[in-house]
Amino acid sequence: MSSEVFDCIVIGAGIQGSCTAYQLAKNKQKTLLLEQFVLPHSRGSSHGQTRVIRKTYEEDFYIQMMHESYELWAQLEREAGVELHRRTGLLVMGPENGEGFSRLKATMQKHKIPTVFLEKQEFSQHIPNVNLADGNGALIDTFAGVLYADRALRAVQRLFQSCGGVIKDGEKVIDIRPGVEVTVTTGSGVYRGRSLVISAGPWANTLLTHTGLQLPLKVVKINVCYWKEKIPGTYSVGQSFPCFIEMEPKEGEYDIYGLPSNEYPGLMKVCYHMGSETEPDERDKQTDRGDIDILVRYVTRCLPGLVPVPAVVESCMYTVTPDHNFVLDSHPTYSNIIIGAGFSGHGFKFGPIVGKLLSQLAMGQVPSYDLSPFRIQRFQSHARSSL
Ligand SMILES: Cc1cc2nc3c(=O)[nH]c(=O)nc-3n(C[C@H](O)[C@H](O)[C@H](O)COP(=O)(O)OP(=O)(O)OC[C@H]3O[C@@H](n4cnc5c(N)ncnc54)[C@H](O)[C@@H]3O)c2cc1C
Ligand SMILES: O=C(O)[C@@H]1CCCCN1
Repeated sequence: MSSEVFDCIVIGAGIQGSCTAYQLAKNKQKTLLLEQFVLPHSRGSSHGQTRVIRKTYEEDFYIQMMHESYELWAQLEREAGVELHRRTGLLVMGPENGEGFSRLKATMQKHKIPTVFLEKQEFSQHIPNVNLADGNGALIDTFAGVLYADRALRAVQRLFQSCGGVIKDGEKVIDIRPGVEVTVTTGSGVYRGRSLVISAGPWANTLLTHTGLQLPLKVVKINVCYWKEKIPGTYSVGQSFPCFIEMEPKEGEYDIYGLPSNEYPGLMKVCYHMGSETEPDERDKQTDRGDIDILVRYVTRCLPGLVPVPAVVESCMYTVTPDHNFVLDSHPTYSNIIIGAGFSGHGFKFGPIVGKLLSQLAMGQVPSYDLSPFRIQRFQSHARSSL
């Protein structure tokens, strides 16, 4: 074991761990970022070229955090000298009188988020090649857009290293020993840190086992589907086609969402916002295609300009909490172990602000937002072991 002691060790170089490590290094903390796979990799939740960025949320706390997150993304773009974001707008469609859509409308108005409300008659003029279901309303968050995910991850990791941060990839953490100094063992080394951040995505519970804690997290495999445009360009960023979310496309179904064709010319990404449960290391053994069946029916019904058979299917994982809100908290027993987990398929856009909050917790500072929606305590009745 080296005699060196880090101020903080961060486990997991996905977007949350990388942003946290960068914030720590910027704050002059001697920081080690450990990653089990050789970087870059596509085995977790942060790979792929694109993610949606939006303020369109039903909850005030997410909107408030997104105000700052947009600013931090812009700052990262300046620091890294690369474009990480493209404004496309986000079209949200949902049952006009349904609870979710009504709440979303009200929150958008309350927070004065620039929003266009589309009447049924004008919908097809603004959004050709999409069929709005009967009884559905539509709105556009005009500031929303696409984040270039892979590029962003690389940029944050580079910035971290340029502040003196150390990344050790291809080093899987196999043991954690809590203490005033936390001891972390990987396949090839033993490290000590005054604090530890666990941001291990789908592997959160595997690592938390070493600390006597289990969270109610469900890991699901998402089939990331790309669909061929019948006429190339119909749904492209070039044609100003927006990202979209269809809320509750059928009763009891999860949202369906899409991003304009961009990374693979002529192919539009359209996915189902849920998948089937999987062990993170066994992702490719999960071959359920129930989500794809739902998507085929949706594309046929609502996106007539796409061939209703996926042309490309990639894989990604969500780590879902019972209320779909994140976990951003200190360990209930060991206050110098910080946990960022359960991003429930919507955490990428929050990366810079999550990084700031987890770094504040790791440095023993008061976090700059009220973290009560994200506390472990809320799971009391779900806990699989004592909290
Ligand atoms: C298909 C899909 C679409 C999405 N769309 C959006 C979107 O449009 N907008 C949005 O905001 N969000 C979206 N998300 C969610 C977002 O991508 C995730 O919330 C985010 O990437 C989670 O990041 P993470 O760092 O927590 O996890 P990960 O990226 O999984 O990172 C965890 C890292 O920890 C490492 N690790 C685990 N165990 C160990 C160990 N023992 N030792 C060392 N390293 C370890 C893993 O290898 C991994 O690299 C989407 C997710 C998916 C899958
Ligand atoms: O986080 C997001 O913005 C998207 C919305 C739709 C579901 C997947 N995630």
